[in-house]
Amino acid sequence: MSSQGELTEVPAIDLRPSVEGGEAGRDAVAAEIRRACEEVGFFSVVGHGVTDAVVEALREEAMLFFALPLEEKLRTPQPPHRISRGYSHVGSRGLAYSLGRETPPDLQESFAMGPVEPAPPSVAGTAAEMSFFYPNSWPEGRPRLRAAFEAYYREMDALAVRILRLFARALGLDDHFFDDKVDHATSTLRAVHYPPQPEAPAVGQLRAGEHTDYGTLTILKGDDVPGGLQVKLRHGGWVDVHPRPDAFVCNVGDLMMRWTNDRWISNLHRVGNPPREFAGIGRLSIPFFHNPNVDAEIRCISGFYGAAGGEKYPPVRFGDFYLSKHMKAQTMKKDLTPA
Ligand SMILES: O=C(O)CCC(=O)C(=O)O
Ligand SMILES: [Fe+2]
Repeated sequence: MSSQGELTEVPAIDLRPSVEGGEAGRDAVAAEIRRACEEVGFFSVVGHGVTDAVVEALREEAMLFFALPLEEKLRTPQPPHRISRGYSHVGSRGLAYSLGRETPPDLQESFAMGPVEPAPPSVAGTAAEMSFFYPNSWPEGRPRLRAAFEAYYREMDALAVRILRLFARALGLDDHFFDDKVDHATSTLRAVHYPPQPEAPAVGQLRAGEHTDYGTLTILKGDDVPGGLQVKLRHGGWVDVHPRPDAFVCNVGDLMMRWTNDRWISNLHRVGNPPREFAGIGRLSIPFFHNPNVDAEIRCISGFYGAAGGEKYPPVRFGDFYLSKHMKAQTMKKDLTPA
């Protein structure tokens, strides 16, 4: 990767120097992150310290769950109000709805969970509790599935905090700038299964429609198979992401864009369909969507005011911002019943 010109791929960043290399090591890793976040909004991390066992346990349990008959999976349904918990069947969501597009629904099924800790006192008893700290629901008789999800969630929460400290450094802030905005984080973890496609998809139908992610940061472990993740380059077309097998792909969410007055990009991405010769291959992908505290105030960091001294976006409370965008993504589709 040269220091000249714009990045035309998703760079891999080794986190080890940020742990072992003292201040200079942290500065070097932060500089790599800054470049990736300004130019593509995506990077992958290696040397992150998350063990294969945690990832493998979740992959295995998720695949066992998705292999169950539909009626059984529907016994742990997504709750009312489209909250990210439980099972969502194929055809129940479309990520491009968030951009206002009327596409056919995405060709994916998923199982989602939210925080493992209860709501903090400032949120308990308020309406926000029922959106962001809605209880998780688990299929009966599958204690290993729950254990695998919860262990993975905790690992990702810790990794997100480490990456956010590097984000803070990359933005010229104190390493701990984000700490008190994410200490009661409202993140969600989703295992997404994109089934094989024995029949060709409808026109305009994808595994995951074009969208940006809403939160601070997404950390993703997805199979590198045909019909995988694609990212839009700032001045170009779509590029396939081929992470190293030990890597997690990270991308900046909309909140970082607001925090930086658009200096960092929350980039468009999608999951395409496999070419017909690979249509028999399904894909598993595990995104962890890191979201801050309900009452975190998201406003332009002062060093990023525009030339005229302005903020492009008014300050928002995370809870209000999320509910307005997320609900739009989920409600444009009329018929949500499984076939
Ligand atoms: O499966 C993937 O690689 C990406 C999924 C994604 O972007 C999302 O669910 O927000
Ligand atoms: Fe996404």
